[in-house]
Amino acid sequence: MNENHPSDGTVDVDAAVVDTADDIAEMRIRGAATIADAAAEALAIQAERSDADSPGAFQRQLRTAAKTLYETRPTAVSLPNALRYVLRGMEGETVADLRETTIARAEEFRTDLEQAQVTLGEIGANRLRDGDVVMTHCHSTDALSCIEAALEDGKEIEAIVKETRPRKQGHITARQLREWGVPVTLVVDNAARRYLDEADHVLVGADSIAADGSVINKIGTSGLAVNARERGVPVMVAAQTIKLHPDTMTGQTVEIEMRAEEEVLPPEERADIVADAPNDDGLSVENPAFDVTPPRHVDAIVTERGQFPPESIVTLMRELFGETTGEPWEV
Ligand SMILES: O=P(O)(O)OC[C@H]1O[C@H](OP(=O)(O)O)[C@H](O)[C@@H]1O
Repeated sequence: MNENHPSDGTVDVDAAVVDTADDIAEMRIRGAATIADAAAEALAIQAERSDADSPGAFQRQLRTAAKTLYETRPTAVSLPNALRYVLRGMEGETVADLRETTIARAEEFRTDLEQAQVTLGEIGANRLRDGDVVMTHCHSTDALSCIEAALEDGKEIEAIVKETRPRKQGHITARQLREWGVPVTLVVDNAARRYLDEADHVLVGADSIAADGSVINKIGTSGLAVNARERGVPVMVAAQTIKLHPDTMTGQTVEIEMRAEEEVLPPEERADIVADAPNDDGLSVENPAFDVTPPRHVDAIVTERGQFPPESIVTLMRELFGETTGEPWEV
């Protein structure tokens, strides 16, 4: 039997679930779609390895596993959407049936997620013309899918890649684009406005999309979008429907994750600033991971269901989610 870890003091979850939760929290697994995929995989592993001796015990284990995964990072709604989707497929009167349906549902989710990204890319590629220059922010697999599809269509695309402090995820984007042979100009975030004059599009992903069409994405997206609007550069958001945040239909706001000071200011650099007073607590650092771009600064949200003006995204949300909200383990 596999090693188990008590998650809430009463129900054990598999070590693989705890590992995945740690990887998400520490951003070894990151990016909204990748997080959703890993969470679904972890639930399947939990189902596969469960030692539950009754249907009730199995369901409690799966719900505890979902809660463990949910409590890692708060902003990307793809995580609770994935957990809810998988748990809704957990059906049957016996442990064997529950196991089988949960694993099948997780596999279906992961296949659909991959296909949605491909379809989204094909739709997004229609916005990109041969010879266009795209400015990117952070690293988004949904955004890159649009560029990949444009390249497959035979279009030549160039990219201006923002570094994206503090974690420099722009480097991941640059690496992927260079693998595809795309000419890349890497710039620090502060240079973005200067280089917008050379861009035909701003192309970003999303961690969550609110019902009013606001886009919650990596910190710096909103400033980029404001500058792009001022320069007349269209802003395109590539976001699978798994990024639509159902709770915002009933007025909830999206929690913005605040991350550790050390990502911005390593201890040795802090020591330099407060060299004369090592115990100085008058220096504080804020490190929000995301910001909110209002719909008026976004031209199009591209999903696998088509392209939407941000103000109309709520119609798609109602169709996909109805009015259902609540915690993913309370399915
Ligand atoms: O789902 P895909 O398009 O890959 O990524 C969507 C978004 O997830 C990332 O968040 P983080 O790096 O996990 O904080 C970035 O903000 C990126 O735009």
